[in-house]
Amino acid sequence: MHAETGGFFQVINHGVPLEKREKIFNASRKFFAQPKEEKIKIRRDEKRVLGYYDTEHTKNVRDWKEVFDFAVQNPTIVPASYEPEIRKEVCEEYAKEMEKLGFKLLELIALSLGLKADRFHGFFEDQTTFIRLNHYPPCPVPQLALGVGRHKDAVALTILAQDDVGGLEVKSNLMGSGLGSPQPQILTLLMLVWSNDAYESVEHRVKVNPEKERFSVPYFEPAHYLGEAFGGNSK
Ligand SMILES: O=C(O)CCC(=O)C(=O)O
Ligand SMILES: [Fe+2]
Repeated sequence: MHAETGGFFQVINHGVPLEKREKIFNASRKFFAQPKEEKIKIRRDEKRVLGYYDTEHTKNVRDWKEVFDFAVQNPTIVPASYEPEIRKEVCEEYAKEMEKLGFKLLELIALSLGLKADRFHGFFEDQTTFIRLNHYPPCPVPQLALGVGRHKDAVALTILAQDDVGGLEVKSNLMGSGLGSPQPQILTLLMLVWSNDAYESVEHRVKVNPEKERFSVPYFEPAHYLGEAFGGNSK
């Protein structure tokens, strides 16, 4: 890993079994294929901060997608009635793999910054890590909409799995000065809000597709106190 990449990496040899990825993508397909009346039974509201919603906005523009969020620590949001669409074990298994990988990546990031491998241990014991199932339906007016408008993720680390439809564009030095599209089927790492500027949170957006629906599964790892690991200089 190198600082010049600006906080965006493609992670190969990540050790996440393909089967576990397939299971979470299949669960996502089944869940979103249900009628809206079913999905909104677990809609996000004031009381339920995780769950289903289809009204996400980026910079006041409605995104062309629907999502389902669940917590990594305890994905109890998946109610029994949602089996077999989204089984709790499938969520748990995938979450475990992401936690393991996130931990490994943080060690590598620490080493690459000249810090001890375990420097970030202890900054990620938070309960707020979550996984999002994204579904982008085909869009008949692709020139007028975006799946997600350009933004930076407000977390320390995002590990993204996507299907092979494509549409994600990342602004990164790796891609030249413009926007580039990471290869689907390879886990993509978008990071890092805090690291004394060595790795910067990268801007990205998702284009819609006129014919094909698209699925992606980001794992979001916040780290509220990570700034302290660098001497309190967070931003
Ligand atoms: O679907 C994608 O590839 C990226 C989604 C994204 O940027 C997000 O959920 O924050
Ligand atoms: Fe994002």
